[in-house]
Amino acid sequence: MRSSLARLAPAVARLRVEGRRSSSWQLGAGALAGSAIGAAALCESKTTLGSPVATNREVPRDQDLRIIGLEELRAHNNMDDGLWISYHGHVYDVTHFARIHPGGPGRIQMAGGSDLQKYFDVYHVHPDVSKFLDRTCLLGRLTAADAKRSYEETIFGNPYEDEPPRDLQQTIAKAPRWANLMGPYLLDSFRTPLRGFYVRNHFPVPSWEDVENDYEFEVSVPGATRSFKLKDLRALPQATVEATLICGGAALYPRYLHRTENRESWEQKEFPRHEVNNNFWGSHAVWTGVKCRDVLRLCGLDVDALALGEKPMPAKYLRLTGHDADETGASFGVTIPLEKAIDPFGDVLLATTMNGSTLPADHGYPVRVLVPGFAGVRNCKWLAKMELSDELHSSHVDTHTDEVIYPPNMNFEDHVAKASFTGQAVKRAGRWEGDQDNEVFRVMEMPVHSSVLVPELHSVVGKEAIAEVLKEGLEVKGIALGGGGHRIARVDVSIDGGKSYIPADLDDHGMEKVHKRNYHWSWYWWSKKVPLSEEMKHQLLAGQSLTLQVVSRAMTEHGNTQPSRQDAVSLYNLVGNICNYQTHTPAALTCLYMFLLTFFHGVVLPLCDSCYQASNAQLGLVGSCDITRLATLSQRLLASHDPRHSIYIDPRSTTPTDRKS
Ligand code: HEM
Repeated sequence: MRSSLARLAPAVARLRVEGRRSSSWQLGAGALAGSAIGAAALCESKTTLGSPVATNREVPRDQDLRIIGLEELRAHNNMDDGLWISYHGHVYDVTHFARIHPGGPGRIQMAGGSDLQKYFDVYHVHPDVSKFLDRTCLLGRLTAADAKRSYEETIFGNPYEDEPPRDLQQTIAKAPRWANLMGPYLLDSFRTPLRGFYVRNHFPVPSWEDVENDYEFEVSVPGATRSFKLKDLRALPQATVEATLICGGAALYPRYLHRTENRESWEQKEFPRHEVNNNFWGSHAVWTGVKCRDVLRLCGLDVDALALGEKPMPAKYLRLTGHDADETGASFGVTIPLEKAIDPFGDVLLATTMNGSTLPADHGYPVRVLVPGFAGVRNCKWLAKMELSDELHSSHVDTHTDEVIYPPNMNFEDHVAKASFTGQAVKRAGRWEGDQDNEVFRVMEMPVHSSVLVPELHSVVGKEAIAEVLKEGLEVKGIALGGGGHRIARVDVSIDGGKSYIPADLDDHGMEKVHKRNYHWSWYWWSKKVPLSEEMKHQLLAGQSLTLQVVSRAMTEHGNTQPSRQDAVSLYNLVGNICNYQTHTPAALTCLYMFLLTFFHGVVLPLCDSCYQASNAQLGLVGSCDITRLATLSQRLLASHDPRHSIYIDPRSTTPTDRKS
């Protein structure tokens, strides 16, 4: 296999993490001193640092901060002595945060004693995290000269230099690759064109010089281990499954909402994240490959007797490992319930094609496990290994704490502060071991979900189109997915922020005929022209502008539905994964002519949300989507959009042929 690890191997002194090759990219001060790290070491370590993280404290002024020397910073490069980092001249103790870092503890440990910005230059998933760090773990500051040295002397290469060529999508992050099509363009074709299919990678994409000979994966069942090459898969019966894949964080906007102390509402704290338009992190394809149960049967597992309950299950889970690995050498790995893998109707495939073409590199070429109805992350790409186990996978991806159901008293402060709440704590049988009184379950199937794709977030309907909206209503469109194979019975839409709803028209593109009961893997499209209320019409006719809040709410055939924003408090996790509550999409109706706004101020929409919000802050404006703000945002701000962390590719600049190809 060609991997970034292998390619960069000769360059550097190696770290050892749990017997694995580690950190080929880092030579900085932190790397040389902080070598004895790893997830296991992390969890067993007893930090000598006193108090846990304080999340809401006052941030001291710079002149009141203790000056910390570079040597002292560099000495704190491990979990025992404390894990410190410098960032924008400040020094932070991230010992506690490392345990719950969504990118994994190993990666932060690599940065121990050195400067964070060097890593963020590579990992575009991070916006500016200063506010969050200032409030949670600020220790002191470096002198200006030391801050410069700390940055310059931290050396970290780029493991993502040889990623496959890509285009067309809205790129949220280049490394690891996170990208998708702009919301409305998802509705161009029921099966998403491969070039537009959403990508949510965790590590660099692996590749093979000679895939026929070099690529293989291993399957372990009790008493037998067997290797498969591509030709072995081709010799088995091929199956076809029509399925939508959806990311655990499908509704990226708004995520990172944290349970507040009084638990009555959700509040957006400064936890770092990229906000994007009302995109849906999901796409649809027809997949072919070999049924996972057929491969397990070939290895000796009596899948039919197990599925019928005639024999006891030999294990709870099927662990899936990918050929991709992070820069500490840790592989990607997830688990799925064994009963799903052997379910004759579960449709778990070892997929080799999408929409009739070979899997693209970004989607797991040459073999990816398709687990319909489950969160995208469970659909392991670049399959390396399948094994039966009673334990979750030991990888960070499987044990991290963002796809679990927490006790009702869990909140952001506890999550960030409590050392016992580590990803490793959820490893046994998917239960939470950190809290004696409560159990925490790992979510595998997606809950019911819907997204508004038209109108786009913050879009503006100008005077040119108002007459039609007054007559016909506002056109609202989107998608819905039952999750876990459940059929959608209804999607309700609202344009007044959820005060009143009407049912939308559903379109499943004939999938109803394909699917069996409770095996509805495909998304539904829905649309409606929602009439304006008399009050809204009156306002518009009086020449005033209106800001509407467009909301959708899907319901499955079981009556399960999406919670309101207030009720979403029952679903907490740090990054808002699996949060399926009804999101609000602001859209403005104005009696001003769009072409005049365009002429005088430059069209600013669409703009990626992180920069949009930055512009907002810059202008000191509040509220979303009012005409004053639209008019004030200018071409200058569009030009200041930061392409380094969030590259906006305007889909309008591509031809319709491009989009559909
Ligand atoms: C204290 C410093 C750090 C903070 C506050 C931080 C914060 C975060 C957050 C909030 C995310 C989730 C992003 C999202 O889901 O939108 C994330 C993901 C990630 N972080 Fe960090 N991070 C830090 C340090 C680092 C370092 C030093 C590295 C690498 C050497 C790193 C690598 C990553 C990666 C690769 C991901 C994506 C993981 C995935 O694929 O899900 N982070 N980080």
